[in-house]
Amino acid sequence: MIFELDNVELSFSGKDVLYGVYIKAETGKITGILGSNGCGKTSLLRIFFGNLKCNNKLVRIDQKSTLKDLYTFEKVKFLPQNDLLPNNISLNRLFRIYKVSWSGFLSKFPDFKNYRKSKMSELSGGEKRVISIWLTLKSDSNLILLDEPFTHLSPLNIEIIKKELVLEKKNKAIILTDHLYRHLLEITDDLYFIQDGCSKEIKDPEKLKEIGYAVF
Ligand SMILES: Nc1ncnc2c1ncn2[C@@H]1O[C@H](COP(=O)(O)OP(=O)(O)OP(=O)(O)O)[C@@H](O)[C@H]1O
Repeated sequence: MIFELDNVELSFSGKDVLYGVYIKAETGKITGILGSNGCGKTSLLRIFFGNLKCNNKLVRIDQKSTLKDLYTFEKVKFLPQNDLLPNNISLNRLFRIYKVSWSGFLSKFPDFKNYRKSKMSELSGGEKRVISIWLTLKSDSNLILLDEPFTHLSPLNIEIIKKELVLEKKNKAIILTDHLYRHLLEITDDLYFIQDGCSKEIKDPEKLKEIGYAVF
């Protein structure tokens, strides 16, 4: 499937934030979005998902325009920067709700073996993030949008999640943004940079140095 977001116009209190954005995501690919703090990456993901209203946008699925917000499609998932899951619910129940295998999770994260009956409130910030990412990634979806999935994860856990992202892209379109850009560059197939309200496709990561975003 191909998901496109085009003609985005977003302003807050008269200040233009986004006004020339085009982003494409497709099954089999990981699409990365980079940009400085405050350039509009989170807003862009939320506009794509449909839970942030903007002045204008065009969403196409497989070349057909849709006026429906993507969040109304069961098979589109969004991982926000802040907590996704309620605190008072056990991991066992969450995995059942998301229809995700607990044993599959344990095979990658054996340290969670005693946590099945634990509630989200009993986990550390990083552990909560691992659960939220895993459930988003492994749920039955056509498109997933991930806002800073690597932030708060330990280096080893980042490596595990990167491998799973590469596996999952076979069946899903994946869009992610993260300031840990080296990890992002390693796994993305397509890359966009947001600057001055517009998106630019980056074919050569060296460009990120020229633009003044990254230091290699
Ligand atoms: N609810 C809001 N009201 C007013 N301004 C907002 C609101 N949300 C975001 N902004 C502004 O819009 C701009 C884009 O914010 P956004 O969170 O999308 O940036 P970002 O690229 O994700 O930033 P970061 O990398 O720091 O997370 C910022 O200048 C921010 O101050």
